[in-house]
Amino acid sequence: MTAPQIVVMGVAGCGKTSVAHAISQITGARLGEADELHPPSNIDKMSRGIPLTDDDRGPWLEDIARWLADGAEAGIPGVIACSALKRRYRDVLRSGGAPIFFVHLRADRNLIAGRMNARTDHFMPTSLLDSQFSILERLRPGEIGIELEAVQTPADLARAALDASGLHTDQDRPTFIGGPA
Ligand SMILES: Nc1ncnc2c1ncn2[C@@H]1O[C@H](COP(=O)(O)OP(=O)(O)OP(=O)(O)O)[C@@H](O)[C@H]1O
Ligand SMILES: O=C(O)[C@H](O)[C@@H](O)[C@H](O)[C@H](O)CO
Repeated sequence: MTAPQIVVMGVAGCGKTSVAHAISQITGARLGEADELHPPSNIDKMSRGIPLTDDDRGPWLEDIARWLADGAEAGIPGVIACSALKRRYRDVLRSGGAPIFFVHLRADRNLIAGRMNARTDHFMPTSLLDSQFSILERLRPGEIGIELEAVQTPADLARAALDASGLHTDQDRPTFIGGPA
């Protein structure tokens, strides 16, 4: 059985982790955090206020594609928070063969900057936000997913994402049923 996978995407601080966590809470899906798959050199670079390059992101994206494909093949539904800023990055994620539904959280730059400035426990400096927006490519026709304005609560955004995905949860059995596989 191929299990559906959700990637919650968008620029730093848009709420990916919060919404992915809420989707996992609702569905019981395996929760992933792409920031934990970055090599230390990438975290170090971002911590010093230097944007990652395509080359920096290459092996990291391959690892995330494997995480998604492994879950799909093992029949384990999953949801992972991953910036996935460019179309070609999403192509790498899809290349593992997992059926992926992307949830792009969009919000005004100032709203996100405010949220980033308010958190004190994260490596990512707000100074990198403009570089994130500058390379961001929205989902294009043919890419399976949805854009959501990231202004509701994470729980409401999670429910909206699940409604849009066609993935449902069985109240008695908290796993995905149905979906775009
Ligand atoms: N829908 C929301 N409404 C209000 N605050 C939110 C919402 N989503 C996230 N936040 C807050 O904004 C901050 C950033 O959220 P979060 O860490 O989930 O974003 P992220 O996209 O995963 O960030 P990063 O990519 O930098 O790890 C956190 O302090 C979080 O509590
Ligand atoms: O592709 C990237 O530049 C990175 O994944 C960043 O987006 C951060 O890791 C993340 O958003 C944490 O703030």
